[in-house]
Amino acid sequence: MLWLSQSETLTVASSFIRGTKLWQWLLLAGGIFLIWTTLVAIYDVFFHPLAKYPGPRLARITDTWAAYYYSSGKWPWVVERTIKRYGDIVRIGPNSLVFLEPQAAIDVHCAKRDLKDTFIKTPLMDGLGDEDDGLLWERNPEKHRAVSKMMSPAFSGNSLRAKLPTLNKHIDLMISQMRAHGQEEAGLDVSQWFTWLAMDSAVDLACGWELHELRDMKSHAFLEGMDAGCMLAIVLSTTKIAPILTPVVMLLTPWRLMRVFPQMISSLRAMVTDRIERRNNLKHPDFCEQLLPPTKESEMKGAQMRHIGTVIGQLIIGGYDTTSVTTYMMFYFSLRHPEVLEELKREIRSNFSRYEDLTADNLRGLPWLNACMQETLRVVTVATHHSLPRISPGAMVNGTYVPKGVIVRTSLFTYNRSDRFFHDPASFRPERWLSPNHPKYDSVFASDDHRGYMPFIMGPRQCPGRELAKITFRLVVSKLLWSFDVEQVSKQLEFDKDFRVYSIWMKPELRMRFLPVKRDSQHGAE
Ligand code: HEM
Repeated sequence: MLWLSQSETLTVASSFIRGTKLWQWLLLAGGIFLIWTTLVAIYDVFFHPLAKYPGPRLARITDTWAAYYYSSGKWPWVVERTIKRYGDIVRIGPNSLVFLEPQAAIDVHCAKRDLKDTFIKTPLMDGLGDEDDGLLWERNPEKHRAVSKMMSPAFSGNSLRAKLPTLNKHIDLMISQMRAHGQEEAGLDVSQWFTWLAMDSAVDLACGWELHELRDMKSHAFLEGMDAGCMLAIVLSTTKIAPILTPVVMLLTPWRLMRVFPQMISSLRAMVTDRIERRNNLKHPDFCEQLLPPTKESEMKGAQMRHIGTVIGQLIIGGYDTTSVTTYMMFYFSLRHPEVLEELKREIRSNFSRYEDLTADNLRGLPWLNACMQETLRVVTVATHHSLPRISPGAMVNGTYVPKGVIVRTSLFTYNRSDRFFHDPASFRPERWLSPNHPKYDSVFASDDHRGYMPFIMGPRQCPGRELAKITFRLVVSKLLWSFDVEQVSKQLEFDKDFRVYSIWMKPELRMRFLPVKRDSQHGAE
């Protein structure tokens, strides 16, 4: 009889274990790993529900393809190249698809009647908040809806109007600093100045703190911490996309980021605590007002404080990079197209003879200024460059059924730059956004397909700061061009070659001179 008793089996097993050398164990583990990965790869290529979709070979069997490019700073361009090569629906990970058609973006992002049909966010950012997902990173649709509803009055027309003096205070300070320092030969690096403006005003509008970067003409430690947080977001996302890369990514991550980020979280907590203590003694309205419960600070729980801190941090992150990049990119493109800049100056200066008249209300209707903003948001896809990954609830996307759990992306970057949807997409042509009664209207753009043009996306995750962002853009650009003639003094940059984007855009040095416009004294601030 071949059967062994229990004690005999144990004896055989233990003598096998004792008799096996370390190298034999390693060989065995390697063999099992190889067989396992081969089986998984065969399944991914031939039997996976996404097997029918084309895509890069490596991407079909491993997420390291996506993780590598995601962390390379060139992700939007890589996705664009991949779509051009493989078609409108591409498999860019074993369980991940990217779509080009605008209808896909509409299907994925629009509000659903039933919350369970929502395409929820992926957990890429889990772990970045202060033990709370706040608003931007909240994945649970019900919790998200509650926070979003609570915050929405802070972005109403009246509420924004009340915040305008604070915003203008920072813009005016930048203008006066540029008047004092912007005429020198070396010019000023606007990548820095626009970031200081955006960060100073974002923090002040969020919770009434003054960083004074514009006044002191140097970056505050808080800005360094925010930038570190944005870089850590990429590190974290990369390890979530492909956990196998974690050791390599951790080794390559500069320790400075790990040090600076927690310091920024502590500063954020301090700001919130200070703001709560000042609740009856505010200098101006801010976003924090909307988040504070009626309870006294001493009665507020730690979780409540952390939630407020996270949402405040997200309002700052959501606002500072996006608005500074939009203004920076508008100048970057229009300096390359002097006719665009000339028309902007003409429109602003001919409509306003006094600086004080450059107000949010008066600027709203300037067609060329608005067209420049829309065109900047088209060519750059400021905040949607990561292709907005979402998890399918099991639903139709552009007429194709996408099984539950599949990660769906919509590449608005590729869409915005595709000649299928836009005439002459590579050029910066604000004309495309004008109405037919404008003298600069050009009918060659009449067939542009705007369905997928959604710089602030749409649906429940639509950007709550969009009106503030537009107001800021109009005020900054018009106040600058009303006050100065500008010229670029740094080297020419190529958008596709010199720009990179991680979770925020890296803005290369762009030095400009600001030469005050001469006016006779009864006209305006000069
Ligand atoms: C040109 C400027 C801006 C652009 C292009 C922009 C774009 C976007 C986009 C595309 C999203 C959706 C992101 C996603 O779902 O993954 C978003 C969300 C968000 N934005 Fe903006 N944004 C801008 C300015 C601002 C400003 C000024 C603020 C704050 C005052 C802000 C706060 C937020 C917040 C809190 C969210 C998360 C909303 C949610 O998940 O419900 N944004 N933004």
